[in-house]
Parts: sequence; structure tokens; C-alpha cells
Amino acid sequence: MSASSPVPTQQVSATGISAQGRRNASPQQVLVSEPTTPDRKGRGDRERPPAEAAAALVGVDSLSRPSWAAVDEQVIAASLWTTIRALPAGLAVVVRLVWRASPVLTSLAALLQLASGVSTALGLFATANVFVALLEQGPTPQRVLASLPALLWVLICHVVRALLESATAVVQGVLRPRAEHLARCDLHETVVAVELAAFDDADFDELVRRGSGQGVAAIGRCVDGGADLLSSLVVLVAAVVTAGVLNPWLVPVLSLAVVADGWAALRVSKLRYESFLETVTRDRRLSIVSRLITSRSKAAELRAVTAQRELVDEHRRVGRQLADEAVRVQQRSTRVRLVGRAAGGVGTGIAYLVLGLLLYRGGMPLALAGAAVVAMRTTNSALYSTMYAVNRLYEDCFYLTLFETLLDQAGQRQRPASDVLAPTDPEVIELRGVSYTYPGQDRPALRDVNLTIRRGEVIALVGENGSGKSTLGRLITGLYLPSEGQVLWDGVDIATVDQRSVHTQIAMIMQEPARWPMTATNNIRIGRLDAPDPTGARWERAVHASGAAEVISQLPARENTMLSREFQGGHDLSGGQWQRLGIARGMYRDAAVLVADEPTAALDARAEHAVFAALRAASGSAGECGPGEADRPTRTTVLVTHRLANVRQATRIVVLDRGRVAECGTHEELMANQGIYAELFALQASAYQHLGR
Ligand SMILES: Nc1ncnc2c1ncn2[C@@H]1O[C@H](COP(=O)(O)OP(=O)(O)OP(=O)(O)O)[C@@H](O)[C@H]1O
Repeated sequence: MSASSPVPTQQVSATGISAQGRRNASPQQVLVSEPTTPDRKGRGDRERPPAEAAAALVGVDSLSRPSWAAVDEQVIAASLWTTIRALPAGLAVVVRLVWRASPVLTSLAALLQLASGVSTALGLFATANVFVALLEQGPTPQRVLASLPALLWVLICHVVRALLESATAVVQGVLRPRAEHLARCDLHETVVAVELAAFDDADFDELVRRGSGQGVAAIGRCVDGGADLLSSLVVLVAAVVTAGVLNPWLVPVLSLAVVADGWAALRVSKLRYESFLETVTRDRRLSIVSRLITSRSKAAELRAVTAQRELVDEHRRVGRQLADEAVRVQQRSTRVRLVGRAAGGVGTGIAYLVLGLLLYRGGMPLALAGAAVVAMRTTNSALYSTMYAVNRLYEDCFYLTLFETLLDQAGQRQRPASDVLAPTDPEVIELRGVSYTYPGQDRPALRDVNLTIRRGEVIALVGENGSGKSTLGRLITGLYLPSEGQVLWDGVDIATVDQRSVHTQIAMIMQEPARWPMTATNNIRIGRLDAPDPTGARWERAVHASGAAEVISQLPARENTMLSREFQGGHDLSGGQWQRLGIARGMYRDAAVLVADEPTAALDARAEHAVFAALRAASGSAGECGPGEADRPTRTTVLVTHRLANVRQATRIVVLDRGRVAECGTHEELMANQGIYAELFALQASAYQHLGR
């Protein structure tokens, strides 16, 4: 449908299609853009109104907030005081990190901050003494001379403070990156151990992105914020003590000036975080759309489907909504700050009024007035710095919760550790009543599957698209755990054993193999980094059996060619060439259980034939990629494929239909059965017969 297709107006609300409309709309209606005249020459972009009335092209407009945001909403809903009380807990996370980074430097940083605060306090006392000496009765030269010792102290305190602050900056400069680095390491350690199924959950996926981005960044800021808070608190205590010694009334009055401004600052932080939660899903859509527009992998198809304009409009539309939201938050923040400033100004005025009254009524000698003003100003600025530090920490602690939530959720999504190891080279793999439902889905992708596979067998999984073949392959190899039922290796439920002991024994050849940004040789060796191949014999066998040798021989630097355009001088491969490397990787892994998921979908006929022959041979007898090294079969092979000509020689063929095992048997048995397999086989065979005529 073109961008100018009419939109059923009753179904389109100001922000897109209404919920009712969306339910009733056909896919074409949902995908339609705003009714504008297409500009084939690419002119007039600026004249086109932003596509505000368009429905979502990428994602949907009514994306619900991620589940982890619910926790943050509770934090937002908590009172200001409750949240401030929670600050120490947030700070504790950061203190633990910096302590782990270096206990010595952490202690040193704390000592330096304290010393710097103390030197400021001493400087303040000395300044007060200078004023006392200057405002005493007596001849001016005498007063000036009397003030010199205090003045010298002021100077010394300033110099010491400057030195201490520089030293603190150096120590903090070391601690901050180390703490961030540790946080990232913790995060990677935890996330890498997460169950594969967790990545099928979009909420978790987003949490990983936010936690590792904004969450980790907040840690660095909290290190600085915590240090600032400590030093400003020391100065504040000193200033308050000085002011309190001069006259106890000055302290509560001074607080008036700052409390209002502090409240405003904290309120603004809350507003900003509320807005972050409000826009989190739209922000995600915006970055996805931006990636689609700018990514290399989509560049060709984007141009071929001529959807550039629609995507740019989509970006403009969502971006505009986010910009509007940012303006709204900014305006509200400005109002709140204005109220805070005004109230703060009134508070400061009252403080000076009280000072005036004290002097007027003789509650304080005039000689102390100068010292009182200095103490008041210092208290004031210390209170502001403390408030500012608390405010920064307050806001950063919100983002810190993203990091903590991620660690927490990632921890929960790991398989419980087990001391039991999976049987080595399983003789029999048995699936008993296995069902599997993907996270967030209502309907199971697989239902009540019962299947027994013996070592040495080549089992072919066939069936229509979406019938559950790949899912079954991942269950057999323990990459997914069944929602119901059991997968047993030699009678041991693999859900109960150490998952690494299962995974080390499996190899997956994927339909779309990973394109590792590595050299060609490492693209294959990553298949088994933990088993040395000193002579390179395993590597040689794998590349020849898979047809990767031919690909490598054509590369500019052969096996040392960098296969990623992200690196300078990097090289890219065709889909089929990448697939050959993926097959080589699976063969190089030399595992007891091999699942090949559409391994030859992108291969030419000759390569396909060779690969299937190699896979069958590798399964039939011992040896890494070829027959003849021993008599006992070493491998169980599961082959997912739509090319039925290649499954004729499989030991057994399992036909899946909408998540259930519909048929199971040899080629001859299934042909005689005249069921789904026979129908599919006849269809494919007839296509070739017609061509042959
Ligand atoms: N990550 C996922 N999240 C939710 N549902 C999924 C996911 N992956 C697959 N499915 C659904 O599970 C069902 C089985 O998918 P599966 O990939 O196993 O099918 P398949 O038989 O391998 O398909 P094909 O032949 O197209 O590769 C399908 O209905 C699919 O939509």
C-alpha cells in the first residue's frame, strides 16, 4: 500500500489508530502512513507536515511499560523523605564497589575528604577571628596587627585545602573508572550466565540495555557525588557550629533559606525520572527506528523497499513526542525551581533580619557581626553544596536501581547451580511429555513431545514453517528447558544438572550463523576454544568437510582475513559463505550431540550434497569429522531441514505439525503411511519431475 492510501478516519485518533480501531484494522490499515502526497523526486521534505497522525510502523504505539519499571514507579510514588532515607542503601552499593576496587584508595579518599572539610572549617574559624580582631575597639594599625595571626591561618588553611582537594581529585580519578569497570565485569559475569530463554523476553532485553548503559554510568557519578557529599557535610558541620557558637538562633533561620531550594531541586529530579519512565518505551522505539535507518545490514533492503521516507517520518513523529515531553518537563522544572528560589530568597532575607534584630537588641556584640556574616554565608553555601550533592545522588540512585535490578533479575534468571554433571557422550536422549511455551506467549510452541534418540542415529526434523523444529532442537540440547515434561540424557534429567556440563557436549549449526567479528580462523576456532588443536588437524578436517576451505582460499589474507567491516580493512562474506563457516565451526566443535538447523539453506547444490554426506559420516562412526577412526558411533545428529531429498537416508524422520509430533519413522515407512511427509515429499519431488521433462 502506498503512503497516500486513504486512512479510515473513524479509526484514527490524534496519536494514531484508536484501540478499537487497531483491533478492527487490517494489517494494511495498521501499517498505513499519514495521508500525504508522496514526493517521488524527494523534494519538499520540509513542507510535509510531521506524520503525527500515522500509526506505528515500527513496534506499536501502545507498548506497555517494561515490568521492571513497576518497581521504579513505587520509588517515584514514595515520599521525598522516604526516598532520601533510602539514599544510604544506594550509596552502600557504590561504597562496596569502590572498596572492592581498592580498600587503600577508598580509605585514603575518605580521609582526604575529611581533612579537606576540616581545613575548610579551620579556615572559617580563622576568618571569623580576623573579623573579631578587626572590629574590636582600638586604633586601626593595632587591630590590623592583631588580626595577622588569624590571617596567616586563613592562608595556611586555603593552601592545605587546595592541596588536599588536588590529592582527592587524583584518588577519585583512579577509583571512579575502577568502580565502573568492576560494575561492568559483575554485570557481564551475571548476564552471560542467564538462561537463553530470558533473551526472548523483551522487558529483560531492554533492562540489559538500560542497566548496562544508564545504570553503570550512574555508578561513576555516585562515586563523585558521595565524595562531594562527605566534604560538604564536614564544611556544613563546621559552619553550623561556628554560627551556633555566635548565636544559636542563626542556625534554624539559615536552614529556612536552603530547605525550600533543596526541596525544589529534589522535586525536579523526581520529575525528570518520572519522565524517563514515561518515555522509556518510546525512547526505545526511537532508537530502533534510528538503527533501522542507519544500519549497514538493513541499508540494501531499506532502499529496495523504498521505505526510507516512512521510516524517517516515523522517527520524526516519535522524536517529536519525546521532544514535547522534554519541553514539558523543562517547563515544570523551571516553575518548581522558581518557587524554590523565591522561598529561599525570603528565607535568606529573614536570616539577615534576625541578625539585624540580634545586633539591635544587643543579643550579639557588633565585633562578632562580621564573623556572623561570614559564618552565615559559609553555612549557606555549605547547605547548598550538601543539598546539591544529595540531589545529584538522589537522582543518580534512581538510575543505579536499573543496575541493581538488572543484577537481581539476571541472577534470578540463571539456572540453579548443581554439582551433578550430565552423562558424558549420552547413549540415549529421551523426551518425555515435553511442552515448551516462549516467555510472554499464551500458546505452547511444542506440546507433549515423546521421542527417543540413540547415539549414532541421524534424526531428521521436518515440518512446515513454525511447526516447532528449531525449538525442539534447542530442547534436545538443553539450551531451553521444557515448560512441562523432561529431557533425559541416559536417564538423567538435564534440567537438574550443571548446565555447562550439557552445553560442552553440544554443537549447534544455526540457520543464520553468528557472524563473529574475528578472523576466518577464529570464526571457526571459537567453536571449541577449550580443546587445543596443536597440529591444526581438527581445523583442517572441519574446513574441508564443510566447504569452508574453498571460501578461505579466496580471501585476501586467507584464514587470517578479518571478517568484519567494522574493522579497518575488514572483509565481508556472502550468506552462503558465512553458512559454510558456521558448519565448519559446528564440525570443529566435535560434540556428542550435534543439531544442524537448516545448515544448507544458503548453500549451492554441490556444497549441500557434500555437507550432508559429511554430517552423516560424522554421525556414523568415531572421528571428528570423518569416518574410520573407531567402530563405535560417537555422535547423535539432529537435522532440521526442508530439503526432503536429503533426509531419505536419515535413521528416522520426525514430522512436526503445529508443535506436535505428527509422524515418525524411516522414509519408506512414512511414504507408505501416506501422511504429511508423503505429501510434502511428493510435492518437492514433482517439482523436480516437471523440471526434468
Ligand atoms: N523467540 C520466540 N518467541 C516467541 N515465539 C517464538 C520464538 N521463536 C519461535 N517462536 C514461535 O514458536 C513456534 C515454533 O517456532 P520454530 O522456530 O521452532 O519453528 P520452525 O519449525 O523451526 O520454523 P521454520 O521452519 O520456519 O524455521 C512458532 O509459532 C514461532 O512463532
